[in-house]
Amino acid sequence: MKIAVMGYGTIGSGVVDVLKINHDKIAKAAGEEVSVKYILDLRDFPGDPMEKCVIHDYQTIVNDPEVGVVVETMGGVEPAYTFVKAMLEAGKQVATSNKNLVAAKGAELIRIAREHGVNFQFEASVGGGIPIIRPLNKCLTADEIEEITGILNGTTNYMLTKMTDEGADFDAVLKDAQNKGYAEKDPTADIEGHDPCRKIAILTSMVCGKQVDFEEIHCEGITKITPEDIAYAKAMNRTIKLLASSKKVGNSYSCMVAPYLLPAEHPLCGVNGVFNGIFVHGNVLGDAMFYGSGAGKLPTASAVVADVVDMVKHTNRHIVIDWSEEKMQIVDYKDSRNAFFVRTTSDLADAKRAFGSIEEVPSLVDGEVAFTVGPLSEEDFAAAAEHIHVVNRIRLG
Ligand SMILES: NC(=O)C1=CN([C@@H]2O[C@H](COP(=O)(O)OP(=O)(O)OC[C@H]3O[C@@H](n4cnc5c(N)ncnc54)[C@H](OP(=O)(O)O)[C@@H]3O)[C@@H](O)[C@H]2O)C=CC1
Ligand SMILES: N[C@@H](CC=O)C(=O)O
Repeated sequence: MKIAVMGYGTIGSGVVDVLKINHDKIAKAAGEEVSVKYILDLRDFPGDPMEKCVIHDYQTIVNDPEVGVVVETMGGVEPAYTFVKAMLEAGKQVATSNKNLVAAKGAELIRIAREHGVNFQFEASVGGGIPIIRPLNKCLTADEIEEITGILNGTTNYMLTKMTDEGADFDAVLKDAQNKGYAEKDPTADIEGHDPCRKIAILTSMVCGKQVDFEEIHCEGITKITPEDIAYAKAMNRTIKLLASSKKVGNSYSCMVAPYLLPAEHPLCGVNGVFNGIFVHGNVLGDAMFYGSGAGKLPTASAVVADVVDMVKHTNRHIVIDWSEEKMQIVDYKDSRNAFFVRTTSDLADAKRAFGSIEEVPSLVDGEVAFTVGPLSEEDFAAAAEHIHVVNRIRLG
């Protein structure tokens, strides 16, 4: 099978490397040799062993009947959407690691693939190298999935781990994560939580079979987390983790992305560094955990190449993915209930007047009172918090 790789950056070059490193194993698994015919990129790569494969016009791939599978690792919605759509319409199968594309256009691209008797797969779009899309689509289909809660961003988990364990500076550790190839081209998507937000939207769509729009999910990142917050976390024997969650509520889902203070015994508390952890609860399965490298060149490329192998094995056979374009209206996050840790420069009496019953936490900062409160609804918390000056508040897991 001849394949094309669109986007020769961290993951695209990782795909080429994985196909080389595990050449024989991959050929055996796919039932035939898998080799790269084209690499589409904006740049040339003089001196690169693959330099002769580099092209700049995606139509070269569209018009080459020898190419059966295309990998998209460019990132972003456009022009990835236009290119991928053209490949599917030309009867080529597509594997992507691009969650921006999958979150925005996944349902449509699955339909187009079905209409053309080919496959569109996106295992690497959530959890990097961790298998989670295929398990949801194939192994957990006997269950109603009632909850997915995960650490779904490698960059921010790496940053929070370094900030907690080594007192690393936010900007310096972000630069480090970028140098390691973990972060998005614009790392705002990582640190503001937009990336895990897209990923939980994809997972919720897979679970409910309908389109969940990530723009409707309440999303907070880690930019407001300070060394003082981390010191409080340690004093409380907790760890700060950026969680993305989706919980079934009646016929809908309550979804949120935000930092949480997790107790040591929480299953996601020990997920550190670039690792991701995804907790899944099914109504008959009970609990399951998926754990592994959540970002990075080779782990992510491993997931992309596994999709390629699966699609080579399914040439001329469509793999059903239950995700329609019909919209799923998610629950208003203001109705979800959480307990909170709060730091305030108001005095304890004001905090009690605002919230009623609270539990004081020994203050670590001069002029500050700290306490926990709840569980209460997000709406009630916001209303009470208006009566005091909040320095920061973090939900308790
Ligand atoms: N890095 C990671 O750990 C993971 C990344 N992903 C996802 O995988 C995708 C790729 O990520 P990553 O490899 O890190 O990104 P990179 O920026 O390293 O690679 C993207 C490559 O695509 C090229 N490119 C961009 N636009 C075009 C275009 N119009 N035509 C041809 N080539 C183009 C870029 O060229 P140029 O550099 O010149 O712009 C670059 O070489 C993204 O969607 C990302 O979210 C998913 C899981 C993990
Ligand atoms: N930037 C992302 C890459 C993988 O999806 C992350 O850090 O998780």
